[in-house]
Amino acid sequence: MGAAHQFVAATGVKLLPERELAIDIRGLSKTFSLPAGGNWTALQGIDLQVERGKFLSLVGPSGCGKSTMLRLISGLLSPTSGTVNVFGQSPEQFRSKNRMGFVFQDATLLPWRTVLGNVLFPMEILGVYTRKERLERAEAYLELVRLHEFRKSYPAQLSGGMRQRVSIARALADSPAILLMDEPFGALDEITRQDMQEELLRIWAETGITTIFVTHSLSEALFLSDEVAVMQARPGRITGSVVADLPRPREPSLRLKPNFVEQLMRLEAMLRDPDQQKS
Ligand SMILES: Nc1ncnc2c1ncn2[C@@H]1O[C@H](COP(=O)(O)OP(=O)(O)OP(=O)(O)O)[C@@H](O)[C@H]1O
Repeated sequence: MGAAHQFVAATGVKLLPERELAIDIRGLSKTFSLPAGGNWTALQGIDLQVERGKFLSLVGPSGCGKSTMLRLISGLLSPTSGTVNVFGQSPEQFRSKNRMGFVFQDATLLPWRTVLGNVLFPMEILGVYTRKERLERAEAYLELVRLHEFRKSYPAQLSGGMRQRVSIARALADSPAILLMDEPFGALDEITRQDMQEELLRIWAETGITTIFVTHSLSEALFLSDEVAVMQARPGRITGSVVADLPRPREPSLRLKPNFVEQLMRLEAMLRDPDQQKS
């Protein structure tokens, strides 16, 4: 019996669980063959670890491989070399028994289904839970994103921000272990976008879900995240990261605080000059 187990047996005091890696990426590269001939190295030498319950953002110029990273984590793509582990399993193994939630820039709702029908849809397709449980879950997550009154509305009757909230409820409704978000607020106006960031942080705090968030906005990444990984293109790689030194819960006024602005400037410098020191 190890010392920790002896301590627990003797005192009955439970130790905090060891930090668990939700995502563990080692030496990952991804090469695509080009229709015009030859290969294209989209990602090269990626190492990334994300602990359970953390919020990590990926930022970087267009084409640096942010979406490709999400597709590799989800198992929609396989690495050319290196490994991706999700809670200690390959993404395919993990997804055979667990769920991952996706939210994309476009809410991709079914226009002929109501808000409630859209949130129910993936659970119906996957055949998970009983009919009653599915309904309870869909309703609970619509409460969480504050859209319960709109459950009988159709997507065309909602604003862009509301549609995105439906897609967040849909992604969360069957309790995924990981939430992958690809520029989910990119199409929203600035005020709605900031409201959505605050809403997302509230949901993240309530659900404790490990979240990987892709964005072009450094300020959005910093406001939301525990850590921001900075990528560069040609080939796509991680060139640095900033561990956000900001208190939680994050209040809207944080965006104006000197500490926030200082870290934002550091991120911007890293993006402009990949040789900047890592955090
Ligand atoms: N299926 C594919 N076949 C060939 N090349 C691909 C494929 N998917 C992605 N790529 C290439 O991989 C690179 C990274 O693409 P990716 O979409 O991951 O970038 P990104 O950082 O998400 O870009 P953006 O910020 O513009 O959305 C690009 O050069 C792209 O052309």
